[in-house]
Amino acid sequence: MPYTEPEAPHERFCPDPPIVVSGLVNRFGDFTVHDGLDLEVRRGEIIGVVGGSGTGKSVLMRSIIGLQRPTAGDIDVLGRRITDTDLDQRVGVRRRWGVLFQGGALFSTLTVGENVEVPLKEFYPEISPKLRREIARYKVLLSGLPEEAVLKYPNELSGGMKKRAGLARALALDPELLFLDEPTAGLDPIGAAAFDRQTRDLKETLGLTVFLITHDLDTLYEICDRVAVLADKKVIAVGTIPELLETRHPWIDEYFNGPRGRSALAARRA
Ligand SMILES: Nc1ncnc2c1ncn2[C@@H]1O[C@H](COP(=O)(O)OP(=O)(O)OP(=O)(O)O)[C@@H](O)[C@H]1O
Repeated sequence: MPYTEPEAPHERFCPDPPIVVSGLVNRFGDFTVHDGLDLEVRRGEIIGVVGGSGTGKSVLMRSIIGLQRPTAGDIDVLGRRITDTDLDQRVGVRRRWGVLFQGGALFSTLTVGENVEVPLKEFYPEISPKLRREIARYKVLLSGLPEEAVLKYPNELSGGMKKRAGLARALALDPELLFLDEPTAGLDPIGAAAFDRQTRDLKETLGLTVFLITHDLDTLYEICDRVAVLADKKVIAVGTIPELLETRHPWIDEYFNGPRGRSALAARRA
């Protein structure tokens, strides 16, 4: 029999595209954040989501993971219509994604290991405490933290370590989708570059699809397969950076060709 490549870990289950957002509208009172926003995320990619402050990147992420009920529109995640299902029905799909919120959002009274155990307890209560501890320890190592971090409390960690602890918790349930909200914000350039490498390595080894909100141009150049640009209450363009530059949209031009964009590109070339 001819040799065939084994499937990537989640390929059998993860539809392509795993995230489809159609006609999304989000309003808070009179204020409209999204008005007919469309976006498709491809399986296995890292998609960077950019846009000016307040353009609704976090609201978009919260809508996709079901924390924000949209005013209108449809969102399908891993083949399930999130916008039509209630919280209980979403349990099955919720355990197939992991989220790193801005700032890590760790429980301050729990150790790093215990933080990672939280989703395991919630979604797999049948797992024994011993196995749960072991899984948490493994996820902490996978996130790039040293073993001793398992027993540390969040206030004993640096900003970069907190992010990694949040990453370990996001990986707790072996997700197919990983959502990262500004993961390198507040990190020094070396820490940010290391976090980027970790994200790319995890994507490749675990077959993840990554939805990554960022203002970090280096991250966009280094690890994102495509970039989606939010402006005018919509995704105005999505593609590789060279494709985006061809759109000649003034905000995109300013963003990538402004002083910071040029220096990120120069660093990449160097
Ligand atoms: N629950 C809410 N109630 C009222 N307004 C909200 C709510 N959540 C978000 N907003 C508003 O929606 C807009 C978009 O917010 P969001 O946090 O998604 O922006 P963002 O693009 O992620 O910004 P930044 O890059 O600064 O983090 C903001 O004006 C914000 O004040």
